[in-house]
Amino acid sequence: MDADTAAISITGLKVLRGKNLVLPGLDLLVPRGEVVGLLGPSGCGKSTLMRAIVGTQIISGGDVKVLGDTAGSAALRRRVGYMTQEASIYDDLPVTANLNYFAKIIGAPPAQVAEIIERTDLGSVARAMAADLSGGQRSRLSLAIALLGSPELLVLDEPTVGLDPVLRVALWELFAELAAEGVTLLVSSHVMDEATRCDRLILMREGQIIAQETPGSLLERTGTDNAEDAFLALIRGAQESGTDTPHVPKHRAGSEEP
Ligand SMILES: Nc1ncnc2c1ncn2[C@@H]1O[C@H](COP(=O)(O)OP(=O)(O)OP(=O)(O)O)[C@@H](O)[C@H]1O
Repeated sequence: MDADTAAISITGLKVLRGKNLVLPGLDLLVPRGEVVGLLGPSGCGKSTLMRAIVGTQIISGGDVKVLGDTAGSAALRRRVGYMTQEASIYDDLPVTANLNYFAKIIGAPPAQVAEIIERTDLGSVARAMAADLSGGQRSRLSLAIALLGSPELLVLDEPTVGLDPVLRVALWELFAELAAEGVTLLVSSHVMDEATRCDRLILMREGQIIAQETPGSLLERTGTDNAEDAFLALIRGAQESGTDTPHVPKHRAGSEEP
């Protein structure tokens, strides 16, 4: 896998927000067609990294390539779907009208709206005003909007937050289904137990990537049985060896690609 065939290829990414150097020089290679979990504590830089990938973040240095093009370029507009933490929907429109509106803007086929409503389990509230939806329904509407136009890369910022366990499982099943169809999903979460649902994990801490590998490899390498303990083991290991941030080989994810 190289920068042209990868879903996301980042070298030396630096991002300054206010006076904070939030990402001090990050490298990342994400293969296509997988569910990739971006995990790490609140404030470690997950949303900032996602914004850089979709091209809405001003960067101070480095190179961010998405599906072979520079992040944010016009050619990527329809190929990348982005779901932000704050639902970007019109409260004064019903669910179907929200989707029809966004479908028109991005040029998605109108028939796709009904299919996506079904897929995101919004059928029972299709005629409800967005303002009257529950938190979980709002986030599913946001996801539905991101799915319009069948993007090849979906960047989803904490899509499962506030969902009950049944809905969370249903959503992870949908992500796996989409990946089986060839879509790449980058899904952030600060809930470590969602790690086992991913094909690949990116663990972040303080703007640095401290691990990029499959869940199985992470647990085996750290001798733990869950992602939270693995995360703590990596940090403890780094502190004991005197390197504050654990060293991971550059582009480790790529080296595991068959
Ligand atoms: N506009 C801003 N100005 C200055 N600092 C900012 C700004 N926005 C975010 N930050 C800082 O950047 C860091 C990374 O924030 P970011 O939102 O990327 O983290 P996160 O990992 O997504 O957190 P969460 O899981 O809580 O969403 C945080 O320390 C935050 O305080």
